[in-house]
Amino acid sequence: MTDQLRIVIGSDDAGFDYKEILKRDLEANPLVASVEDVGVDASGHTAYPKVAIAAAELVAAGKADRALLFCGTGLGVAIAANKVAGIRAVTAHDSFSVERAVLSNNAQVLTMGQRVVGIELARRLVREWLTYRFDETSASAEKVAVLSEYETTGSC
Ligand SMILES: O=C(CO)[C@H](O)COP(=O)(O)O
Repeated sequence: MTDQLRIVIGSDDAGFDYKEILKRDLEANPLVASVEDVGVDASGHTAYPKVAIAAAELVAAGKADRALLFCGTGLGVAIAANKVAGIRAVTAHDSFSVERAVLSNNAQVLTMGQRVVGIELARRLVREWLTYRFDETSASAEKVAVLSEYETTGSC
């Protein structure tokens, strides 16, 4: 079986409903080892950067393998997560992009917009996302390494 993943999940108030649904899906998925919810809760009005950065910091620290984040569009949480060193966060609402986010970009963070994508498509895309693993020996790995080089040295 493919290795299980430790997932951190989060949203702002605009993505809360999808977060709750996807959290239940993840908890029932055999490819998932654990699910950590960084908020918001039902009464939450935390600005999207706060939850996105909290989730991304857990991934960057090695305490989670991936993060799944929701806001209205998926865009704000991606921008915020990408502020954390070492994080590659992408917004994707189609099957091919979700696949390439992992296999080409080694993105650890997937974001979606509750106001953009239907819930059943979102659920299907997350199920697919869980099956992909980045191949460190692939041709894509040296391209991803350029990102890390820029982050650590300031040039590439
Ligand atoms: O989608 C969002 C940020 O990208 C967020 O859920 C809503 O942000 P707002 O349009 O600034 O209220």
